[in-house]
Amino acid sequence: MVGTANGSSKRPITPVTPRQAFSVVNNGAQDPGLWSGPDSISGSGLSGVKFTRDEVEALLNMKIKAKDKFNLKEKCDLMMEYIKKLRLCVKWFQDFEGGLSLEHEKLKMLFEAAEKKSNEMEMLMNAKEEELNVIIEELRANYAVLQEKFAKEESEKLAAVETLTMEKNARLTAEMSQASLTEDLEKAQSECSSANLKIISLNDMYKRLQEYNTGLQQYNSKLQTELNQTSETLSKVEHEKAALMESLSKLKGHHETQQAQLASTKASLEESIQLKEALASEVGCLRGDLHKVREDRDRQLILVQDLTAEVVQYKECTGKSAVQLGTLTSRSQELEAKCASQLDTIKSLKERLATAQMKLELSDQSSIETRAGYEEEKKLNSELIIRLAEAESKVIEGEALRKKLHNTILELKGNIRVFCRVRPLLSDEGLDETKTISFPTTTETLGRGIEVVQHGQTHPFMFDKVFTPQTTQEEVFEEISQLVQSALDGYKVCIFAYGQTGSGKTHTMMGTPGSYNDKGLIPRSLEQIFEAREKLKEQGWKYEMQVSMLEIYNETIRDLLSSNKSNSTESSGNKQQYAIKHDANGSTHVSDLTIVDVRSSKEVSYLLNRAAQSRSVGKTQMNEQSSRSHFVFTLRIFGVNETLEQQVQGVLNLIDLAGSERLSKSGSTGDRLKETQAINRSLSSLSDVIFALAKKEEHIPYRNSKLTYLLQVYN
Ligand SMILES: Nc1ncnc2c1ncn2[C@@H]1O[C@H](COP(=O)(O)OP(=O)(O)OP(=O)(O)O)[C@@H](O)[C@H]1O
Repeated sequence: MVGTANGSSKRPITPVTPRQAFSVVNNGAQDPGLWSGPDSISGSGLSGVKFTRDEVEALLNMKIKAKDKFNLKEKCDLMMEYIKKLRLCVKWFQDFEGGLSLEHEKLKMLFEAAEKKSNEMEMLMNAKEEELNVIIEELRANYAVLQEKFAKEESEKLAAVETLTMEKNARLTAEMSQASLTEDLEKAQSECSSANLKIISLNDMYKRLQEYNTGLQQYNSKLQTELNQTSETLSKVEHEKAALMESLSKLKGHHETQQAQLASTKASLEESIQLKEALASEVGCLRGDLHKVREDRDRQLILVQDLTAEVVQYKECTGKSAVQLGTLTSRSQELEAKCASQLDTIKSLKERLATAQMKLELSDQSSIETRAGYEEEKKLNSELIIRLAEAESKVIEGEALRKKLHNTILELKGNIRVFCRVRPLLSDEGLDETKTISFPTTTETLGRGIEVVQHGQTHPFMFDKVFTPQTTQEEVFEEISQLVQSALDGYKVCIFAYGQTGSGKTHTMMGTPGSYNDKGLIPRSLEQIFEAREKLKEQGWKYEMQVSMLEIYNETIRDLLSSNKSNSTESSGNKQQYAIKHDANGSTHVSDLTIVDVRSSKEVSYLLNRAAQSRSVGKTQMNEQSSRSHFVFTLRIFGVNETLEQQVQGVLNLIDLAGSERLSKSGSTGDRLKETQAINRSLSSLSDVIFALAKKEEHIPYRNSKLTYLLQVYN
């Protein structure tokens, strides 16, 4: 039995069965609760015996006490027991030590491997360090650049702070002006509320218009079929007219040759008459000569007879001297010779007379023939004149029919038509037009529809015709050239270019100066009018043309052809200047406006240039951009046909409207705000008038703006 050192408790020391390992021996390198020493004690016969620390300590501290102090045997046995246990323990320690040295070897190897690994790691770390050093260098360089930037930013910041203070000041002044603007705003708000009311009524009107529009579309399709029929008739009439014109020109040619023949026949007749008269006078002379010669001969014969009688008397009488006789004989011979020569003369004169008479007869005959030919020609000529008159009246009838059909077609197409022209993107515009605008190709919309994409939404629009960015100036003019022809036929035509600033109004109306292909509608219209005037001259039409050009800026008229540069109702201070007046015939006049008579398109081009210069002068005086005013070009056409006793009065108005802008978008203030408001008001009045005309309303609000009042005649 073994007791505890203090002997307080007694516990038998028995060989220990395998159990939880000794925790302290490995000095905490392992789990302190576990002993990983040798599993068995070889040769002890107690293999697998393990000691805990407490047990070892208890074993070492154990004091052997025998019950009987003097029982040495018991003591010896206990000692033996104790020694046995100690041996077991020593053996266990030895085994444990061997295990430990094995472990030590293993650990040494592990340590070497770990050292090797750590060396490699160190090398790697060195390499990494070098890399990091490079990165650090770079970072340092970056840091320097950043510092530089920072300094720059700092200075910029200072400048920005300065600007900010300036802006603050500006803001203060803006706030002051805002106060005054607030007043304006209140006024505008009251206007806005009335405008809202107007919008409501407009919306109402819009709905009604839509209904009206569907009705119109149905009516339009009906008209379209009628139009096609009328177009066919027109083309037939055109053909007939062309054939008539051809036969007319042939007849004219024939008539001219006949006239030439007649003239030559007349000339030859006159020549024959003159010849006849000359011959007659020659015959008269010859007859006179013959008569004289005969009288002379008779006198000579009487003289010869007298002389012969005298000679006989002398012979019979006593006979006078031979000399006297000789003289008498010679005289008698002389007289006989003279007589014979006179007989010869008489003979030749007779011959000449006979030939003259023959000639006279021949001339009489040819004169009779010529007269007959002349009469025939005259007859033919009068027939031709009748046919010509018939053909001309047919041409005139054809022309009247053409006019009627042409204007019926235009009326069928609609008295008010709206075309849309999309201009190409300019070089400095970075948009992709195919993404914002497309041209639908369904049967209904082809050539008439357009779709605009805004904020992802597609808005479709329909017009009478849509011109794509590729459409040329010539193609646009082709579409409106018929309207220009109507002005020559005595109609009142008005063509507006409407759109926002920069949308291409001036390009369409005026074109590029000096470029043949880029000529706009105004120069092309004038060329067509002057060409047509030349053609109509052949039908007896005489035309007179008058041109005037004005601009309306802030409801003020400016004469663009006036030699007085500062001309306007405002600047002149005279309210009567440039007052719009309508006379009883429905014509419009503007008092004191310069009106110029023109005879060729060149003259009009010159005037257009003058007007352009006047506009640029006005640009600096009144508005910065010409697009802030409406430009009105007016051509008055007076046509007279005396043969037909007809006259026409047409007007062609070509208008480049001021650019339309939204107040909210324009961001205008002060004068520019007033200007934009004036433009918007007049454009809205124009649309009111057009709507009222389209709806055939009784009251058309022409008086709401200068522009509509100026164009009032077009109802
Ligand atoms: N169909 C087109 N083809 C080529 N260029 C065009 C076309 N339409 C317009 N442009 C160009 O676009 C620009 C603006 O056109 P324009 O001056 O005619 O616009 P606008 O509507 O009259 O402007 P504003 O209202 O300011 O007077 C010009 O440089 C013009 O040459």
